[in-house]
Amino acid sequence: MAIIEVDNLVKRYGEHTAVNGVGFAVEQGEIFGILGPNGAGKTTTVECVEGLRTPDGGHIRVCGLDPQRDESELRQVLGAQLQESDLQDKLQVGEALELYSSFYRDPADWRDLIRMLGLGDKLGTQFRQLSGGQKQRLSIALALLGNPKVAVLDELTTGLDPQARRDVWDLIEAIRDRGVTILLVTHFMAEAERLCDRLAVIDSGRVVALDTPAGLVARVEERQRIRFRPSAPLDHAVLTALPEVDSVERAGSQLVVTGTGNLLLAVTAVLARNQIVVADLRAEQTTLDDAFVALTGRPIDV
Ligand SMILES: Nc1ncnc2c1ncn2[C@@H]1O[C@H](COP(=O)(O)OP(=O)(O)OP(=O)(O)O)[C@@H](O)[C@H]1O
Repeated sequence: MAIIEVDNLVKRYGEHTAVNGVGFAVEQGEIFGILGPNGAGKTTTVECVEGLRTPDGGHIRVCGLDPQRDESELRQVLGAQLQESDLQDKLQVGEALELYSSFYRDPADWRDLIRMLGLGDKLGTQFRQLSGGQKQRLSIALALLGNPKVAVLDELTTGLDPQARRDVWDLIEAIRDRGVTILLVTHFMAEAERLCDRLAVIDSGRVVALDTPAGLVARVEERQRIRFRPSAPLDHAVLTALPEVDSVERAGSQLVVTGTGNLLLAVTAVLARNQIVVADLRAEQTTLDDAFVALTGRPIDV
């Protein structure tokens, strides 16, 4: 049975429909990603799941609870990250954990949690003195204090350096391994690819695809990309005239050709006919980035 069910969710801000019929179901034990560009409606969607916003339409259940009707019960099963502004600068890590533990009927052992999160030696440190990565880890600890069945984590590696980001990823996997189902909002492809069992790709308030990362890539896999350096200037029309070629782009001294079918053979044959020698020829694999572009028509970071 799904632990989170979202069906035909609609949320408007005035005239603007931020979420327009979003639906997905998260199975117990999954890391389920919500991926999409800025303004796609990801945060609004998860805030409705957390009961922080009132939907204008649709149906949500978390562990069988209605986030609007069963708000206090929901707090006991769903862990949400606090915003930075929710924590006072001068509050010490240990004090914050003690305070927030008191809100739960059956809190986790926060000393155990904080050791797992690598903040065991920071109990006396004020919130404002923590690094970005340490603040993120504390906010994850606070989300897990109530021993939740579901944790909602929103853009939690934004602003972290690559090493801190990888540490947080390891941590999320460890949390999943403890049996917590995770709803993860992200706009990082690498994060989605590494962590998520399944993903809903959201664009302009709608789910445009829902699949495993590999499944999303497979949808566009027939699209290929080759990259090479031609020995002489080349009229792109020579390549775009080929039925196998979809696009030709220049990247410095290289050309990047995307297309379908036997692209490599078609391109190398036409180059040979034009007495052009190619260097540094590479055929590249489809990535989740390519899948995103194919699904939404634009790169995620635009
Ligand atoms: N409180 C609000 N009042 C009015 N409009 C809002 C409000 N919150 C969000 N919006 C708008 O709704 C749309 C969706 O916002 P939302 O924050 O859900 O997107 P997002 O996918 O999480 O984006 P980001 O990655 O930038 O956080 C955006 O156009 C945003 O400007």
